Amino acid sequence: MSDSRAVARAIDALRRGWPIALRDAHETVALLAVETADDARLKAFDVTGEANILISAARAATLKLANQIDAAAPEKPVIVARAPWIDLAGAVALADPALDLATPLKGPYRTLPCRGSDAAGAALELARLAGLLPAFFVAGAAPGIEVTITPDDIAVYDDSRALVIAARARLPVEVAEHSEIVAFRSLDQAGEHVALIIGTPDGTPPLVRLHSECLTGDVLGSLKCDCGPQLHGALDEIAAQWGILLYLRQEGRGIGLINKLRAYSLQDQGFDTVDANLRLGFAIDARDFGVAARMLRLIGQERIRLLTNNPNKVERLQAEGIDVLERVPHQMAPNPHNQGYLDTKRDRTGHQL
Ligand SMILES: Nc1nc2c(ncn2[C@@H]2O[C@H](COP(=O)(O)OP(=O)(O)OP(=O)(O)O)[C@@H](O)[C@H]2O)c(=O)[nH]1
Ligand SMILES: [Zn+2]
Repeated sequence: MSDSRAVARAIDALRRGWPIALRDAHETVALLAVETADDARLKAFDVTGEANILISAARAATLKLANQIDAAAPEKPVIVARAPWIDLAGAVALADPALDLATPLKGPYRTLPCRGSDAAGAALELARLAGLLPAFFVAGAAPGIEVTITPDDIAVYDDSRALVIAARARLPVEVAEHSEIVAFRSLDQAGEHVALIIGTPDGTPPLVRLHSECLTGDVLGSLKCDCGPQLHGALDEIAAQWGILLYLRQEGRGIGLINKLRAYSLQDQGFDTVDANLRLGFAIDARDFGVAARMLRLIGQERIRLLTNNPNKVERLQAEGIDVLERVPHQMAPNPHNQGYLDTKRDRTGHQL
């Protein structure tokens, strides 16, 4: 039986800087998130100063620590052995790329075999769900732990089928007076996804846009990305026929607002959007498009035309059982601030631009 309540409590604990335990088939390990640790919490967690540090494969590759142990499994998370000189600041430097360029990393580091790679991967996934840097102090046991979870709990939590329509109402909007908003509640996740059904369904397959939340672009008019113009362009284009805009609360391609802003700060140092995510230790795109498929199913529209430049979105929706009849391009005019971002999408993430 998976326990989503325990996962919710674990996310809460990690954000508050409290330790949790993760139990897999082989062992139970205690975890403390590096980002929310402070000296007192670390000392309470790790009295002897021997807790090791778990980081993701992507972060380890950035630090040139990958493959020291297991060249055959480059995706495996990496455990960095604690040395007496690795204090909290040293662990933060391992976890957080913000200062990579400003302060050369100390070293040498020694990596250890990561036995339960399922558990380690699950721990890093939990960090993403909590919106934290994917890095933990790891110990065999620690005092004061109130939550124990398993990798299965986390896998099921992130892929929750428990999505319901919570409310729907008429919502006249600028582009179409006849529109309806549908709000979804996931029993497991805090973000409330919404669908805006624009215009009147006429039996033809709807034009659909999956829009991922971008506070900076959608609300503040950021010029760094194309999200704002894409959002408003999609509303206009859908309103010219009829269709659905899914507004998905997957900020920063699923890594959360704070981690996205960390990625922006790395971009200020010259890294592109892909390398910034990898340096932070995340996947290039951590979004879950399964939830979009379930939303479409709940509103009874499983044959769609999709407004996107991203063939990966088409593939991932098809894999979730949605029939994508056509990909409709959705290109916006570039500006001097987002030209590089768009070039990177074309060159590195397969966008058709
Ligand atoms: N991590 C990260 N997320 C970003 C960055 N810039 C924009 N985003 C997020 O990216 C999401 C929008 O995705 P895009 O890659 O623009 O577009 P797409 O959805 O993959 O493809 P299209 O359908 O063609 O627009 C939003 O959640 C933004 O918050 C960035 O530099 N780093
Ligand atoms: Zn954006």
